[in-house]
Amino acid sequence: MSQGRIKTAVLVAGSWGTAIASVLADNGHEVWLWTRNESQAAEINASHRNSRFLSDAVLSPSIRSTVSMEEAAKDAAAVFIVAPSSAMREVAASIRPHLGKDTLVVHATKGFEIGSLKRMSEVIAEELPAYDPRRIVVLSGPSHAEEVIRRCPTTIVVAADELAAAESAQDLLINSDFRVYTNDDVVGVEVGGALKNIIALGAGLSDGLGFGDNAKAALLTRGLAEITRLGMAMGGDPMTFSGLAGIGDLVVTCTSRHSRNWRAGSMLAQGLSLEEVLSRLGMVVEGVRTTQAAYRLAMQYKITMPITAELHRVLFEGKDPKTAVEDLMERDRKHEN
Ligand SMILES: NC(=O)C1=CN([C@@H]2O[C@H](COP(=O)(O)OP(=O)(O)OC[C@H]3O[C@@H](n4cnc5c(N)ncnc54)[C@H](O)[C@@H]3O)[C@@H](O)[C@H]2O)C=CC1
Ligand SMILES: O=C(CO)COP(=O)(O)O
Repeated sequence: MSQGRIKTAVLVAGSWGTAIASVLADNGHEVWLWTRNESQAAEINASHRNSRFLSDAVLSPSIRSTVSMEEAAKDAAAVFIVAPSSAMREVAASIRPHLGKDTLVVHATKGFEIGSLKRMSEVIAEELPAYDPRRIVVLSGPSHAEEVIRRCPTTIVVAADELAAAESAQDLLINSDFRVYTNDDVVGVEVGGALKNIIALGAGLSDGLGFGDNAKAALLTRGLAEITRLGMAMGGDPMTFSGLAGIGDLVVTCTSRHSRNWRAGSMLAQGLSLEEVLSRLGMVVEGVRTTQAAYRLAMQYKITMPITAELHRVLFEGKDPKTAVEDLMERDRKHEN
């Protein structure tokens, strides 16, 4: 069922927000792309480019950018929050005064809030107390912005407790290049999308150290096992981890040259410090904070996550990555399942 042309707001104008804005514009919707940066808004409006984040793309002239949250979100029928996890609480709070009663809220952020260890939909629900939390939709799946903006065939999943809300998001986004599935497992979709970034950092490290394809296949497979263990303990459906937000996103992030998490891992393998890597990339690398969050969640839920634990030692405790792999290989022998 089509909703016709509606007003949508996309917050914020990073790589992924800009790609989602483009899908909405392709589908004929009115799109307001909010950013806190005036020169970025001016560039998008004047030359239809977002050169810092998607340097090669020419955007639809129908996308309008603004630094005014009121202009973007007031009377919008759907708001897409695409902020880094570190900014989610602040951005969600800033839409509260402008949110209509029936506005659809969708988020596409992959991570946890580092202090509270909350999932992104939980943070949004806290910041938008008048909004029915069952209608908060999470969008996830294998979808690098650089390919979505070129209209490469892409599949994603949208999940909400209330299936009708997920179907509304599906209806707004789906087109012949962008296939959207629905799901009702919000926990599984959020946890799968967040945790795959840890394994992608590990895959980049492994590739950077020249460990080869066997090692990478092992990381993906045993990585999926630990994602599923924690995801199920948090209440996710095991089937979700075999889907787009699980194995689908794990494969693309561990194998694509577009992945910032994979690139960060491969740069760490060259001997750069974490600070140097993050400053050179200049874009969000969610896997770093997610490693901290998942390390603590694993303790909280009493789940064994050996890859996450080793990556935590490499990122935050100065452990040599080669030694970390040796230690993973020399763990006590185990049954596979
Ligand atoms: N880039 C991609 O292909 C995909 C990214 N994602 C997820 O989308 C989320 C956003 O990532 P990207 O767009 O790639 O990041 P990015 O690094 O390309 O852009 C982040 C944007 O957030 C803005 N920002 C940071 N803190 C802010 C704050 N406090 N208030 C307002 N704006 C703020 C920055 O100025 C920048 O414009 C992440 O959780 C990421 O995992 C999900 C799927 C694909
Ligand atoms: O989530 C993504 C693709 O689905 C983007 O991954 P990176 O943040 O590693 O670029």
